Amino acid sequence: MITVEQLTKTFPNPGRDVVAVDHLSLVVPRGEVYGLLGENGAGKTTTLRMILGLLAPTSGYAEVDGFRSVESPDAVKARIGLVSTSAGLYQWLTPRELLLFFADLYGVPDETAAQSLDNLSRLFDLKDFLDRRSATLSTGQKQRVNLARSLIHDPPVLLLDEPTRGLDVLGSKVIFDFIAAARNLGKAVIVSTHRLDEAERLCDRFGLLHKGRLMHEGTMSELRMRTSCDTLTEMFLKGLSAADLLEARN
Ligand SMILES: Nc1ncnc2c1ncn2[C@@H]1O[C@H](COP(=O)(O)OP(=O)(O)OP(=O)(O)O)[C@@H](O)[C@H]1O
Repeated sequence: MITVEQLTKTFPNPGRDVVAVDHLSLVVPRGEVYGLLGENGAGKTTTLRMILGLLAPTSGYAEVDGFRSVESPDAVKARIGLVSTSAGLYQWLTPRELLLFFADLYGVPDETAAQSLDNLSRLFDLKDFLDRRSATLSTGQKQRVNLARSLIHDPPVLLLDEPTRGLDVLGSKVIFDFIAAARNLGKAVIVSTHRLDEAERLCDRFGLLHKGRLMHEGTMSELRMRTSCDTLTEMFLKGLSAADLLEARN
C-alpha cells in the first residue's frame, strides 16, 4: 500500500520558489492501478521521486507498506519496482547477468533469484536473448528486460513514470499487459502519465494534478458524476480553466 500525506516539495528558484508538489494526499491499496495524471510540469515525477526516497519532501510524507521514505529509504526501495523509459540497461551485461545483479542488490537469496529469473524469462519471453549483451538488443527487447528488472525482487508496489513514452503501438501494448498482470498479482501501482486516453483504459482510479495540487480524484464513474464530463480530457480542460481563472483572479 502507498500512502502520501500532505506531501509538499518546494524548489528554491531566483525570484519565486517553485512549488512542484502542494499538499498532495492519496492512498493506493494493493491490487489497484492509480493514474497520476497531469500536464508537463504538474509534479508527477517529483511525487514519484519523493515516494521512492530519492528526494526529501519540504513537508508531509510518503509511506510504502508502513515504511516512510525519508526514515527508512532502504526498506522503501526494497518494496518498490520502478519502470521508467529513461532507465537504461548496462550495455555490457547480458539480461541474465543484469537481472541477477539487481536481485543481489536487493538481497534476494540466490535460489529465489534463479526461480524469479526463470519465471520472468517466461513471462516476458526473454529466453532467446537472455545471454546476449544488452547493447545488441532491440528497443522492444530492452523494454521487456526493464520490466522484468522491476519485478526481480517481487516488490508489492510498482511506480511507472511515463511508461509508454516513445513506444509504438506494440511496445505500448506490452506495458498495458504488464500493468494488468501487476494488478492481478495484487501490486499497488501508480502510473504517471499525461496520456489521458491511455490512462482511462488502464487505471482503476485517477488523481488529476495541476501545478502540484490534486484537482480531482476518483474512479471514472465518480469523476463523471462530480464533473459532468465524459472523458478525462474534458475533465482536465474544464478543471484547468477553472484553476487558471482562479489563479488569474488572485
Ligand atoms: N530539481 C529541480 N529544481 C527546480 N525545479 C524543479 C526541479 N525538479 C522539478 N522542478 C520543477 O518542478 C515542477 C514539477 O516538475 P515534475 O518534473 O515533477 O513535473 P512532471 O509532471 O513530471 O512533468 P513532465 O510530464 O514534463 O515530466 C516543474 O515546474 C519543474 O520545473
